[in-house]
Amino acid sequence: MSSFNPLSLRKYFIMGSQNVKGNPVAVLEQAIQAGITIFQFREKGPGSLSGDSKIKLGKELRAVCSVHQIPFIVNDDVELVDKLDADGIHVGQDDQSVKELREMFPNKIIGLSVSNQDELNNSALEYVDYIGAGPVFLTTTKVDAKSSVGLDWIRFLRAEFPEFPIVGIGGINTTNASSVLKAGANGVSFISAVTRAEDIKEAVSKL
Ligand SMILES: Cc1ncc(COP(=O)(O)OP(=O)(O)O)c(N)n1
Ligand SMILES: Cc1ncsc1CCOP(=O)(O)O
Ligand SMILES: [Mg+2]
Repeated sequence: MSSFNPLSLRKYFIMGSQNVKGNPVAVLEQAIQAGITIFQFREKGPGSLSGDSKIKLGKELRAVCSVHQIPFIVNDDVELVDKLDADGIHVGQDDQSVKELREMFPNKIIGLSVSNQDELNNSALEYVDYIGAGPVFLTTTKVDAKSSVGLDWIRFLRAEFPEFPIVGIGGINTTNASSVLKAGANGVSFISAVTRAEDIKEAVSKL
């Protein structure tokens, strides 16, 4: 297992170029200044980059995280882990298996999405550092998002796994973030709460 610190889940910012109108590097820099604790590079969905442009942007974002000592996680793309010297990878139930990933990356952070009881039954949590639980609330950011599972899913996971690191995801914003923490999550992850914020500093501090 990696030497993962669950405190780093507290403010988990996720972004790809498709989520922002301006320069993603500038958005990440502002989010880091404002207090995010971990970052996931999720270049995916309509308008996202691929190939060399994706790698180029990933390297730029990785460099920003390195300077500020913010853990840098890649979404889905196993080949990017070594190319970007990422600290870890986040995968869903239909992505590469966490057992294989743990064999490939014994010391990296591995996150797994778990959205319901069936997925939990199929999840080899012994290979995983943290669970991404959700969508907690309605989200329009991920086109193929599952239906929202509510705070009860967080409460259930916390009761089942008193010590396991859990981060909520999906529709989390400055108004509802505290309810996710109260339900038992170690932290909240968010895209639009920051990428669509008028004031990134204010948004991150409220989150
Ligand atoms: C922290 C976190 N939790 C959940 C997800 C969703 O992962 P996945 O289900 O694989 O969906 P995509 O993000 O790949 O579309 C996540 N990315 N991060
Ligand atoms: C990647 C992902 N996985 C489940 S919901 C979601 C999108 C989260 O985006 P937002 O924070 O804007 O709802
Ligand atoms: Mg995925």
